[in-house]
Amino acid sequence: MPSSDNNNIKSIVEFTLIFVRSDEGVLLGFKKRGFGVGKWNGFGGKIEKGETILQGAMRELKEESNLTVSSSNMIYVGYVRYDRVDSPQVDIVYIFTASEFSDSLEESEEMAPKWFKISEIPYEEMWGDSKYWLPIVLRKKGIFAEFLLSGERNMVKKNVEERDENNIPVYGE
Ligand SMILES: COc1nc(N)nc2c1ncn2[C@H]1C[C@H](O)[C@@H](COP(=O)(O)OP(=O)(O)OP(=O)(O)O)O1
Repeated sequence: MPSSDNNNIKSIVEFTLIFVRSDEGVLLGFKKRGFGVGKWNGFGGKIEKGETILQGAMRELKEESNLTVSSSNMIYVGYVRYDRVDSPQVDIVYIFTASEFSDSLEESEEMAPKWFKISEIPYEEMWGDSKYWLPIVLRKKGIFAEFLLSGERNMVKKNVEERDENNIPVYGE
């Protein structure tokens, strides 16, 4: 996408996002505050200084849902890149899935968790981009997606690629 040309003059902020699976479906959280308030999404947040992407993903899941996933049960499936025409920031969101977890599910001050059957995922109450790539992830495929956004709602461009397990994208490569 042409927006990639701006990469060198934009700051990059890295996030994680995990979709936990079980016999009940997929676990989503209703964002109670901050960025994305009022929307359903997976669990995640900014990667903090000094931690790896994996550590960040595990920490955010624990903080937001109380669930624990061991590092060996974390499955990295790719990333989504968000550029905004009206912002000097590009967000990179690393996507994980997991189907083995421990500890009891708890609501946090940031997220109210709920299991959804795959056929009942509330895409219209999620970020508008999710419907383009989350179904691919839930089919256990890898993902590379990039979106050029204008403001919070308007999608100017999109590029969504399903990837095989031997071609999972790694940011920066
Ligand atoms: C349109 O953009 C986005 N779409 C989707 N589907 N998900 C997004 C988008 N932008 C960000 N996300 C994900 C990435 C993170 O998992 C969360 C946002 O994390 P948050 O801003 O809450 O990060 P924290 O570190 O938890 O924030 P605090 O500083 O408030 O704790 O959404």
